[in-house]
Amino acid sequence: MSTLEISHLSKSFGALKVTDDVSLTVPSGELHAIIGPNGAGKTTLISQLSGQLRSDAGRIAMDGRDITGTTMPERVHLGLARSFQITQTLPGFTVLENVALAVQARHGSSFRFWAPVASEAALNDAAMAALKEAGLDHRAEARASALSHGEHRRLELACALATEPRILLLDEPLAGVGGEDADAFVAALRAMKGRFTMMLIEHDMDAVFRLADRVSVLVYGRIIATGTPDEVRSDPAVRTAYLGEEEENAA
Ligand SMILES: Nc1ncnc2c1ncn2[C@@H]1O[C@H](COP(=O)(O)OP(=O)(O)OP(=O)(O)O)[C@@H](O)[C@H]1O
Repeated sequence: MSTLEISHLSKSFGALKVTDDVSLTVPSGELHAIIGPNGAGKTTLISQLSGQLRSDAGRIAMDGRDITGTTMPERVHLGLARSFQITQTLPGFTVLENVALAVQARHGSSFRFWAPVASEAALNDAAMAALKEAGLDHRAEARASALSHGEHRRLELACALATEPRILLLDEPLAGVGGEDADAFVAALRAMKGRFTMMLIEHDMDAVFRLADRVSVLVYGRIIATGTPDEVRSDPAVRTAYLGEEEENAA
């Protein structure tokens, strides 16, 4: 697990300032949710953290180590993994094979030192462990193309887990996932709490308030509040800028 420190991070697209002087420290092991209206800059912030987008200003550090200038593969290697937007699963491969490939990618050539049979067994064991954690081990032999949308999301989660993250960035894991699948997903995330640091972007407020240790509210690229779910829910500025509107829409 690692501490994630974000200091004065900004990103503009042309004249549009999408993230604006964002500072936030996520302590080791915390599940921190970022909520905010559409277009607030949540995905952009996650892309800056994962290294897919270069920041215009600011600093990102893991356990005090400055990683601002590192590439996305370097960050993955350091244990900063992102799930749900860049994960590419292979539809013709089985669920287990997909995760085994992610395990292999994480360990690079180190598996080559093993005898081929032992190497395959070790890969499969590591892949099964990740699948179990994501609640998908019962589908290990299914082709990825045969999975439901919710199961597919759990496969992507298992692939992210296979990279042995110290910090996991989750970008709208519940988008398009409903009913029992959503419940299974929330249960899988809850079971992982405390094993590594997590930053979660999610529109499902029920899931956010059930899972998060702390929540930050992003509006027009700026954090307007950070606190426990109860603190954030009762913050007048948050209700005005965001939650009041959400609850009215839901009513
Ligand atoms: N590559 C890009 N080029 C230009 N504008 C962009 C780009 N990426 C995002 N934007 C703009 O930046 C703003 C913030 O987008 P972003 O996707 O980060 O918001 P978000 O909070 O994740 O929204 P949502 O909740 O709808 O997913 C939007 O106005 C969007 O149109």
